[in-house]
Amino acid sequence: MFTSNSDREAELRAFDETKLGVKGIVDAGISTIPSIFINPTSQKNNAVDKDVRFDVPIIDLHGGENCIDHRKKVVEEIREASETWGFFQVVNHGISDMILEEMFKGVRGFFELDNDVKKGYYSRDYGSGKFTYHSNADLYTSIAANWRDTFVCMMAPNPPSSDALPPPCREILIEYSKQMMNLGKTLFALLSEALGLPQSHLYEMGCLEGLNILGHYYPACPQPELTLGTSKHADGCFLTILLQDQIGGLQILHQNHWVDVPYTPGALVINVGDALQLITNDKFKSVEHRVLANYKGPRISIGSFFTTFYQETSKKFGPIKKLLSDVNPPKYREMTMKEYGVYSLKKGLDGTSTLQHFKI
Ligand SMILES: O=C(O)CCC(=O)C(=O)O
Ligand SMILES: [Fe+2]
Repeated sequence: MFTSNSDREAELRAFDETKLGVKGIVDAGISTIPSIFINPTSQKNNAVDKDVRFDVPIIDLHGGENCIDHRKKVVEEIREASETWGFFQVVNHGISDMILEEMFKGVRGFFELDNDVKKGYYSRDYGSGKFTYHSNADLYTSIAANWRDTFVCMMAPNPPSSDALPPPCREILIEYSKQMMNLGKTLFALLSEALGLPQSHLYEMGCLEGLNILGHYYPACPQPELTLGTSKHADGCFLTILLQDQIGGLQILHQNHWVDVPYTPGALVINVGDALQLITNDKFKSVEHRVLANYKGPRISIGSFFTTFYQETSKKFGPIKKLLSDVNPPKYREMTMKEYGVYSLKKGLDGTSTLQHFKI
């Protein structure tokens, strides 16, 4: 371990300055992980309890659009899952396997670009909305660095021009974003109904205005039990749609147990974010989750986060008035998404709740 904070700071800086992320360390050939990645909350100390069996719900969206009885069933399943789990998987969501495959290929293609080209995209200025890549957004604020590299790109409301996107994922990122927007509209309509509100309610509030896409690349790790791919956190957005590959490793904290979200071919993982928990006044749950590191890799995942533009300061979000009553008074103060983002980044992935900061 480190002898002093300044040693740690120097190691973090040296790692950052390579601009080659975790993949760069692995490519250099290592058999033990650098100490900046050693995480006291790693799997070693927080394993899955094999005696407890929970299954994250899988919801079949097929036909939900046209058949009234099926739609009612889907709305009910989504309500139940959002209240008790905060997570569910969807199948028959209308996005073809070919698009999902192309997206994996495009993300992998970016991270496996020549080092000199890839370095050109490296930046710690991820609030700009441009396509940028880094290893860990909170490298200097977290207790330990995560074993992964990530790109981030704000694809709505103001997507970058196509030539600002890297060639390996240029076309697919644009196509995938369109598909995410369509699926997002379907999901927010179902979620609105599940809250007993008109179908267009969450859309009209602006929950789908911004789409931020993160591509994650988790290299194979020689000591996976000592670190994490992604530390425990809850998402800040309204809703996340996640595509994960067959390596798996995503776990959610359910009733105080770490539960696997297993890879399900063709499925997308949906989860409630902090902003949706806030506007539903705790009816829907934003649940903490993490990703384990693995001897196998690379693992690829793609997160699509529905939010507002980063710099959005004019729109305030608070608990939806129609959901409140004498027995259900507001539990949160109003906030802007920028306020949330700034506080969350300053705090880092330290295992504590960002949402708590906005409680009345
Ligand atoms: O890679 C994953 O499976 C999840 C990543 C994640 O939780 C996130 O990007 O917020
Ligand atoms: Fe997440």
